Amino acid sequence: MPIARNLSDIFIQTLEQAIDSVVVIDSQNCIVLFNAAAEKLWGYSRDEVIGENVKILVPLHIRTEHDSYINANRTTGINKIVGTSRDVPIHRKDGGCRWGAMSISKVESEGQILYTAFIKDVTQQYYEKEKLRLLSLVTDQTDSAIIITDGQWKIIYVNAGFEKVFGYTAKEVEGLHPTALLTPNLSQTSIAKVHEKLLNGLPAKSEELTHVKSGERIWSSITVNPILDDHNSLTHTVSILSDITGAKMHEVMQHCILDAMAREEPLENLMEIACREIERIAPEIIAAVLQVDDENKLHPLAAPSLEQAYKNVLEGMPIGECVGTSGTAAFRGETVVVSDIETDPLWMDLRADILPLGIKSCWATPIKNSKGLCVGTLAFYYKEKRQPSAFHQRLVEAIVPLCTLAMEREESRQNIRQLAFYDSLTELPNRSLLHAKAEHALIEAKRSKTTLAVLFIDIDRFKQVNDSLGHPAGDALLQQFAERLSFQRRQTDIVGRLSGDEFVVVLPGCEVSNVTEIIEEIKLNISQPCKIGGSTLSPSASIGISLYPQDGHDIGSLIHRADMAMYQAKSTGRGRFSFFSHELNQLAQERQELENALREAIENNELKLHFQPQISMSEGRLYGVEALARWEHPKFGTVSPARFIPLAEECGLIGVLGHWAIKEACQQMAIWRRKGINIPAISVNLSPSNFHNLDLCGMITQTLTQHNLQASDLTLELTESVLLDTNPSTMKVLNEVHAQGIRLAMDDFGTGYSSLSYLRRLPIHELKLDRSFVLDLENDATSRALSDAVLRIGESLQLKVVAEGVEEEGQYQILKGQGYHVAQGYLLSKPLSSIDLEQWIQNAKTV
Ligand SMILES: Nc1nc2c(ncn2[C@@H]2O[C@@H]3COP(=O)(O)O[C@H]4[C@@H](O)[C@H](n5cnc6c(=O)[nH]c(N)nc65)O[C@@H]4COP(=O)(O)O[C@H]3[C@H]2O)c(=O)[nH]1
Repeated sequence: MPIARNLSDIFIQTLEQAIDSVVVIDSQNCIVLFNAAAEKLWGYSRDEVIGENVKILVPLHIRTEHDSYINANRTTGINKIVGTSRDVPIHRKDGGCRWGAMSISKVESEGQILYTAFIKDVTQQYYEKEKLRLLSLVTDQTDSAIIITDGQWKIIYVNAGFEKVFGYTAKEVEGLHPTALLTPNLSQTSIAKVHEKLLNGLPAKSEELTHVKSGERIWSSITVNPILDDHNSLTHTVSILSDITGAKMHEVMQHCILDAMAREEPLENLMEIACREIERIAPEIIAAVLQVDDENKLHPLAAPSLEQAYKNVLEGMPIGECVGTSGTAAFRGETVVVSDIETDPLWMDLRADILPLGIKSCWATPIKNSKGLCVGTLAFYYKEKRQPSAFHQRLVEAIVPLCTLAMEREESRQNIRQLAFYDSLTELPNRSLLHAKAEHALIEAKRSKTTLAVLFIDIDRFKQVNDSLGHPAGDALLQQFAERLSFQRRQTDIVGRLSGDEFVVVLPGCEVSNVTEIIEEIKLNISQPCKIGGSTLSPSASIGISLYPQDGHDIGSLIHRADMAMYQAKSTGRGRFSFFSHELNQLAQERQELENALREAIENNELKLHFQPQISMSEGRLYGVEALARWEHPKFGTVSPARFIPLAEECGLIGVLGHWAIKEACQQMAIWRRKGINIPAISVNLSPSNFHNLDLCGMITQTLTQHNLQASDLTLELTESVLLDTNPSTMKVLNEVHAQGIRLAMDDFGTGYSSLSYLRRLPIHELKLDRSFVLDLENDATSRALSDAVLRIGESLQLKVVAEGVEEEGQYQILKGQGYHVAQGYLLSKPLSSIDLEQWIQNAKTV
């Protein structure tokens, strides 16, 4: 067909010279015009294509679409050029492929319809677009956000993940700077540092709190990779951002809270750290942690941004329905959201307190312990009417378990503290805590140059209460006593239980002048009658006082000296107090030295027994000997038993000493028996506490057997004080000893308890008249009457009566005249060593 037979020459010329390729086809799809640009694009000469079907230039499917498009357009009206542009593949004659953006126009001229296709070579753009399309195919597979910027940091591409995570469409962000969009709070210095890295071809990695379109924040892990050209100039950046909010929230919160826990910070501090961290991450939140106590009352633990006045309102408020958001959440044990405090009935009672603070909504989550009990709430207050966001929910998810952990840890710490530092019976600080607190008070006294008083308090006759009324009564007395001791004490005073019935009170700032007044007050408090174990008791205590600075500069010495003063007080009677003095200290040191020496003497068998003969007055023959302990010390010289026996009792050596005396006496008796020296019996002194030992009888019988002695060879001397001893073992042991046939003598009769009724109860064989009665026998009728009475008592109970301390012949005669059975005293002989006694016996025989 001739070229453009129906077109005007100008039109044809224009098409021919067009920069873009032009292909004109007729209604039979035959090519009627093929310009120079088209020749270049397809590689065909116009001669090769003119008159050919257009399908040789474009693939079939394109042409079909093309045709349908043309058909569609045919209906839209003649003489109107309606066009569109689409990318089509250009199959070149040489087999190559290029891409053209093709638009088609329909022209109707003189009854003939022609179609003109304008094709722009877009091969390069097409491949670039295609590359991005393929890139999208890959990048859209991931949930991470991917951003590509040009060399000027402007966004040219974002993937579907970006749209999903940050909520912006690609169009919305094109040309924007990612930092300004996502991390508006990032400092210019930080941005500059990142840019510097990238410009140097290095990737930049960070974790940032990023903003999404809705205004929410999420934590993103960001990796930015630079793309450099051949000249090392930055052409693009590729950033990958992943939402790490959950993990990061846990990490950040755990980091700050666990760190603080490791520093042993108190619970209040931990919770304050948590609240501050929440408010740093989400400044729209006012965070608070409230504790729920055992009585279901609220206590604000931490709420750094909440007005104190409102915290005061919450303090001690019982939880319940309609007690704000926290009170209700704790009561229900479930999360409560109030998006409008003004109208919500849960805030009915507290509304007036919170609205003036500008708080309009609140969200509270219960904090439950491992047993499922609500121990607190985490509350988020907002200054606008709103619901918590997903970000806030994630914050709560991260923090609540940490709050639980911190609260449970606090509870166990409290328990451990209670167990480790408090006496479980009285709930007072125990020895260690008492020392620590007292130490602290002393440091403070030193710093402020003030005084301090230490009171060492020991309950009088506590042991008796314990023994006679039983341990539960003893415990009740200790509890009552501790309570009374703490009553009306100042905040700074320290009251603690040292051990048993010993208590210490430390009075910081207390002068000598007012300590007596305080002691009188304490004495009055503790002496009030109380019902314990069915009995009414009026407790009393002995109190020793030491003062800082005069009596010591360390707490150990002050307590020790107060203890010494207490002993001093106790020795003067019940309910007394005594100040520490240096003379007392001197005595105590000597006592300590003596105690050490006695311990050594017993261990090294340095004690000796001397023996004092007892004479049967009617027959004049030896009745027996009393074994008396003797101690000769290189430094202290001869130490009287009157001194070392009470010492042995106080320092717990009396058991060993009694044991030693029995063994020694039996051994000596055995020696005498072997030597044929006739000593009918030996008596050994025992202290009341020796009878606490349930093995005593067994030990004695074993010793007797070991030395081939009879039970009747041994007499045990006990004093009347044994009657004051309420230890349940005492009677048992006495009866056991008696049952074995071992004789018991009541020593120093008439000086102590002197209740005759006990004589019936005790299995006594012998009474020993105290020498104080013997002393004045010759000059004093009363003494004579008393010695006579004692003898009658003894005889009426069928007991042998021994007169002690007979020094004078006159005394001897009076006693003999009264009918006394046995005499013992210097008149007959002083206590003698075993050898001297043998000699004495020998001499007595010969006299
Ligand atoms: N002025 C004077 N004194 C006389 C006379 N005749 C004896 N004495 C002393 O009177 C004390 C009698 O012993 P005691 O009443 O059992 O009193 C004893 C006894 O209770 C206790 N004692 C002595 N040895 C032991 C022992 O091995 N164990 C225990 N538990 N106590 C002992 O120590 C106390 C004192 O013992 P000693 O100093 O040996 O004193 C002895 C003895 O030396 C006298 O005519 N005139």
